[in-house]
Amino acid sequence: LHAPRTPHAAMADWTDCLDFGISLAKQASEAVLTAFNRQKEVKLKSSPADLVTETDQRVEKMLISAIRKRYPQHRFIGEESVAAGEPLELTDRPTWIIDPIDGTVNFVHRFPFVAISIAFTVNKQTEFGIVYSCVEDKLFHAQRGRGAFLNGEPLHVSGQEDISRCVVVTEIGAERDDLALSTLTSNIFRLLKLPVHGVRALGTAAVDMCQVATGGADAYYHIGMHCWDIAASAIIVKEAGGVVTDTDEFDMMSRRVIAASSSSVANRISQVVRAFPCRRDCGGAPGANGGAAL
Ligand SMILES: O=P(O)(O)O[C@H]1[C@H](O)[C@@H](O)[C@H](O)[C@@H](O)[C@@H]1O
Ligand SMILES: [Mg+2]
Ligand SMILES: [Mg+2]
Repeated sequence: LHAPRTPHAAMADWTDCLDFGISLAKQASEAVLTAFNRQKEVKLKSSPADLVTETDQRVEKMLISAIRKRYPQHRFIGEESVAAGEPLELTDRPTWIIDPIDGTVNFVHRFPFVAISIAFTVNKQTEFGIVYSCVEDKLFHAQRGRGAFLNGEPLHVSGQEDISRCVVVTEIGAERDDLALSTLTSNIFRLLKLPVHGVRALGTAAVDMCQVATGGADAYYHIGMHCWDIAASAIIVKEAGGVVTDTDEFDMMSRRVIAASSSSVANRISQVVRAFPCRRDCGGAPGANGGAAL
C-alpha cells in the first residue's frame, strides 16, 4: 500500500527542494517589499475586488523559472499562470503550488500583511509548505512529519476545544454576488452569536491560517479561496498539531477549508458555517454544496 506509486516517491527526502524554496521565498520577498511603497498598476481578474499587479506576475515568473532551471522535470500550479490560461492540473509529478503575493489587495493598499506562499506535492501529497509574511519578516514552514516552524522556532496550535473560547479567522474573499456575500456574512453572524471570543481577517488566507499554527487563533475557515492560497499553510497547521478538514477529508481543490486547534472546534464550525457553490479548482465532481453546511 505504501509502495511509491511513481518513481518520484522513491526520493523520500525533499529537504533540498524545501531549502531551495525557502531561499527563493526570501528573494521574492525582497522584490515585494521593494515594490510595496511604490505606485502600482492594478488590473482586475474575477471581480472588482480580485486584483493583480505587475509585481505578482513578475515574482511568479521569477520563482517558476528558478525552480524549473534546478528541477526541469517538476510541474507548477501558479496563481497568475493559471489566470493567464495555463491548465490547473494536479498530477503525481513533483508539483510546486505558488501564490506569488497572497494578499494583493493589501499589497495595493500598503496594508502590511502580504505573503509568498509555496507548497510542494508529490503523488498529490504535500511534502512541505512555506509562507513568508514579508512586512512582518515571518517565515512559516513545515515539512511532512517534521514539525512546523516560525523563523526556526517550533509552532504548536492552542489545543482549544471550546468554540466559545475561540478566536476564529476567516476571509470575505473577492466574491461580490449576493449569494456569496449573504452566505459569508451570515456565517460570521452565527459564529458571533455562539458566541466566540472574536472573528478576524488579515486579508491573506495564508497568513490567516498560519495564526492557527501559532496558537494566536484557534480556527480558520474559508469558502471560495483557491488551492494556491492555502496549500502551504494547510501543512503548516497540520504539522503544528492542528486539524485541517472540510466536510470530511481536506481537499485543497474543493475551495473550502476548515483549520482548527482541535477536531471538536472543527466540527462545531462545520455545523455553523455554510458554503456557497464554488467551481472546484480541478479534479472530482463540480463543486456541489449549494448553501449546505460545510
Ligand atoms: O491576494 P490573492 O493571492 O488573490 O489571495 C487572496 C484572495 O484573492 C482573496 O479572495 C482572499 O480573501 C484572500 O484571503 C486571499 O489571500
Ligand atoms: Mg492568494
Ligand atoms: Mg496571489
